[in-house]
Amino acid sequence: MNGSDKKEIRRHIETLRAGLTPEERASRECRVNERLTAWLKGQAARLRLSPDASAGTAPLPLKQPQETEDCPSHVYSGTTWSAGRETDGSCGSSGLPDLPIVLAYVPFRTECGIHRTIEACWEAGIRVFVPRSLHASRELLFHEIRQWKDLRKGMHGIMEPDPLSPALQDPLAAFAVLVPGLAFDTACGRLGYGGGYYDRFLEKLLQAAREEGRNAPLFAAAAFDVQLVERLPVEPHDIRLDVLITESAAYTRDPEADRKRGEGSDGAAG
Ligand SMILES: Nc1nc2c(c(=O)[nH]1)N(C=O)[C@@H](CNc1ccc(C(=O)N[C@@H](CCC(=O)O)C(=O)O)cc1)CN2
Ligand SMILES: Nc1ncnc2c1ncn2[C@@H]1O[C@H](COP(=O)(O)OP(=O)(O)OP(=O)(O)O)[C@@H](O)[C@H]1O
Repeated sequence: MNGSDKKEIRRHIETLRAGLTPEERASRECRVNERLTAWLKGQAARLRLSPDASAGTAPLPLKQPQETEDCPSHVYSGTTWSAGRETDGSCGSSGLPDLPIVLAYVPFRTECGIHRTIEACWEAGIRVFVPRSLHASRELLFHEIRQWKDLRKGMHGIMEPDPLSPALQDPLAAFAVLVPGLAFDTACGRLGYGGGYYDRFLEKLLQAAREEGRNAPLFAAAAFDVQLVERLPVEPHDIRLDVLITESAAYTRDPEADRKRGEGSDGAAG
């Protein structure tokens, strides 16, 4: 495997993803968001039921692939964040420290929109943090957003949180990280845009969890079926997801298969 394999896959998948018609995209996004929201709420409920049970343990069973359901018309179906309704900031977080936290991202280019999921989190009292990229060090800092107005345009045209708002000091406090990506495989392998931002960030989280004897958050991705490839080339630094949710299925990582591939149980691929 070499870097050009990854580049070729990125080009191929970007073309496929951009080839979805607006109608296909809207209905698929709707189904992805329904599944992703249900999954997040299930994980958050599990934490609430058992406050001592940290994230990072085996995920609850996921819904099986379902037949296509029509999206209710009131559900967000646009492809740009600004088309979404703005909240008044009063729902969701009230600043209470014990509200569940999810690390999300603001979709860009032709990524599958997760705006409806973010809004559902606000409505359910799940705090949402999104990344700001530090380009020199290729690090990510996460800041809370409570409404779409909290965002401004950053590098690569990605909407980012206000750098003057406080960054999350303890990312291990999150119960889940929603990880963006370009291509995926059914073994929960993931390929991003080539910056290594998320691989570095997730590795740091896993390392901190090991050192502090805490559980790491669950790593989840949302994508369209067309972003799936047979098998991604993996390098030692590539971190596997715990779950991948598409419009027609949910794939969970199989620790036994990881063991046979010679990988550890903490998500690192090899
Ligand atoms: N929505 C979203 N936000 C995100 C990410 C993401 O993948 N999706 N990131 C995930 O990391 C970070 C931003 N990382 C990025 C890394 C590279 C490029 C980019 O445009 N790369 C060039 C190729 C560069 C190269 O090949 O060296 C390109 O694609 O043309 C964009 C964003 C943080 N925020
Ligand atoms: N944990 C890490 N520590 C140091 N360098 C890393 C780490 N993870 C990735 N890198 C470096 O980052 C670069 C990009 O890696 P890769 O192509 O796997 O990124 P990606 O998965 O597409 O990007 P991203 O994680 O931002 O979505 C590579 O040069 C890789 O060596």
